[in-house]
Amino acid sequence: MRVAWTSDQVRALEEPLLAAGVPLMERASFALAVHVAGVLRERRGRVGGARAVVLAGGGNNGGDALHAGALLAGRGVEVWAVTTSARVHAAGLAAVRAAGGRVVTVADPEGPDVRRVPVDEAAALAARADVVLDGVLGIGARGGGVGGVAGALVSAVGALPDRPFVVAVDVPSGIGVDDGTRSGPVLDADLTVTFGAAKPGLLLPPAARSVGRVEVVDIGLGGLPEGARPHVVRLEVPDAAALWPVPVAASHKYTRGVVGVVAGTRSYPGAAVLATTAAVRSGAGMVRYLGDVGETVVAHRPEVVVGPGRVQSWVFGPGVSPDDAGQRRRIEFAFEGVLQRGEAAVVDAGALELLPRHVGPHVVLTPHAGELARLLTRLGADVDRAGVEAEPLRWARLAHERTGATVLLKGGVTVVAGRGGAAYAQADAPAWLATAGAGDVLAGILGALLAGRVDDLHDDASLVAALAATAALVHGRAAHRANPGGPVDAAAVADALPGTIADLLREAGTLAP
Ligand SMILES: NC(=O)C1=CN([C@@H]2O[C@H](COP(=O)(O)OP(=O)(O)OC[C@H]3O[C@@H](n4cnc5c(N)ncnc54)[C@H](O)[C@@H]3O)[C@@H](O)[C@H]2O)[C@@H](O)CC1
Ligand SMILES: [K+]
Repeated sequence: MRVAWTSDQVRALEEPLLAAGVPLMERASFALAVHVAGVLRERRGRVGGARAVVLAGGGNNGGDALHAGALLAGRGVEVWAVTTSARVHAAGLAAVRAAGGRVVTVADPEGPDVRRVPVDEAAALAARADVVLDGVLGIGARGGGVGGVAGALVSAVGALPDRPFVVAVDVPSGIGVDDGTRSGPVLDADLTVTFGAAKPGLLLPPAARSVGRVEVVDIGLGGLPEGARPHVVRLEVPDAAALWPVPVAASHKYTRGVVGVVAGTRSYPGAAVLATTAAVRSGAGMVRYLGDVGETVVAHRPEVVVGPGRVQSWVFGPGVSPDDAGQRRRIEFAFEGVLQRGEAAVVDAGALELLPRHVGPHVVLTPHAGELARLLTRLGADVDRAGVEAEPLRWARLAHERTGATVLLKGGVTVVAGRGGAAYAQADAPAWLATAGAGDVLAGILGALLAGRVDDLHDDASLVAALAATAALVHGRAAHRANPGGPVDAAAVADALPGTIADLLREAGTLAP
């Protein structure tokens, strides 16, 4: 599990350690230099003789970068430090110089011994580097991107035709560290070396697209205090495996969970096939189908039972237009069971418009950004699709607060907001998965998961968000498995589910009997 701590959480952990004289910056810069040396070795075979440019801002983030630069210079790297502020970390600057590194500035120089260079010239230095360390801004960033001459430098380096390999120090400078926003110049990284724990902006879209590979370095901050929860979490394979309902020898189809699917119409029968197939192939005990295209569904999935009966979870909405009277009636009727008997539900696509005024966290909404904007607008918020895409967690949280439901917001990085402040950001899928029908498959997977763990969700409502994140993880991994590196179709993703789930459980050592 990858957890993200906010800037305030990090500072609260750092404070007593710094007061006690614990050398946090030495640890951070040493680990950073080790990672940069690793990059150089990987890319050019050796560290000595490489050329590194260190962009250093006025805070401790710049201090980390300068100290790492000094360590690299000590290993024979030609180091150029470009400072972006009149005052920079004095000890870091002295260390770079002492190790033979050279220093220029794009800011007003403080002393006569720092040569001022135009932004273009500094960017040209970066263009000739094997690696650029971005230490302009860290968790002290005030938001809104990188300001002033530092912002001009970040933009110029980012726009170089032959972009050098960029290592972000703690975070790519300019991202919204705590909320993942990108509202001004940001230097996109190939690798981010982050200290103590990930930061929310490294996991959350849209900033998460700027971070490259993320390496978390333990600098001895310890863990969050008792009762404090990480701001954002990304589940990994062992977490998903631990959450997956695995049958035991005494299990039968009802204990394993029955999923009721109200999906598809005569105009969109495919959605019904995909959602039921995904639920069957994710290990539901039984799948029931309600709707007008039962024959088509059974032709594809003979395991599906057509017609009403007991269910533990519902999947509402794939391929359903709210003006389809039959499906609308079935969904509205089934929602009564959700509200009265506590059956879990996945509410997708057309069914989002049929959501009752207030539901519980055992109901999971699965909109994409446009659908979430429409839902929130109906609930009185002022936001459009672009607004949701700019701050996905904020709007998913608002939808959770206004509806009571757990909200899974689909996107390149899928964001989940649920009960108890639980928030997840899953980046498991290849971009190829952005294809028609993929959402129907996700809804089926989640329906099967909720049915299999319906009793547990009522004991712990925050579990629903974790299960939604698990569904996103499995969905993404199934897409990779369906056709590694190439295009995938939704049916192939559904077909890849049994193997994906078996691999997941095998990797985590929790195979069923
Ligand atoms: N406290 C410590 O001793 C440690 C801090 N660490 C490093 O220190 C960083 C935090 O350092 P700081 O708190 O000094 O803050 P930063 O270095 O992130 O940034 C503060 C500086 O940036 C300027 N600034 C803020 N927002 C700006 C904007 N939008 N555009 C342009 N300039 C802006 C401020 O005026 C200030 O000079 C961490 O990210 C980490 O890299 C690590 O070395 C671990 C130990
Ligand atoms: K940085």
